[in-house]
Amino acid sequence: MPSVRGRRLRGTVRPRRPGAPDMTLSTAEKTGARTSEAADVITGARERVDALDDRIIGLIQERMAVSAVIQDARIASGGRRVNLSREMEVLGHYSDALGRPGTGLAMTLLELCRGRI
Ligand SMILES: C=C(O[C@@H]1C=C(C(=O)O)C=C[C@H]1O)C(=O)O
Repeated sequence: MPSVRGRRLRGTVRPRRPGAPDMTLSTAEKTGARTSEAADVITGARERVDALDDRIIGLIQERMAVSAVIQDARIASGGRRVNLSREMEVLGHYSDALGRPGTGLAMTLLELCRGRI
């Protein structure tokens, strides 16, 4: 079993111990659907959600890298890492598009990009 310091690596599956109950979830249990048609819709749409999440995470990582370029240039010039007036613009952009939860999302993005303040 591949492991690092006793922790199993992501994506590895421990074989079931002989005699242990099979806890495999049925499709109905996994999706919460009450019909096979609904289960098919949910399973397909979840694949799209997972693919979108992968793209969103990639975009966030790209945003972090671009934000770091800006911060590094400002710090190298003698300025500060954080620019609150710009952060207000970013917060406004997200709240205009997504409402109050957009503000929380923008605050999380800013923390990912410039750390906690
Ligand atoms: C990237 C910048 O630096 C910091 C990071 C920001 C961001 O990630 O959006 C916004 C303002 C600054 O606190 C910037 O000034 O544009």
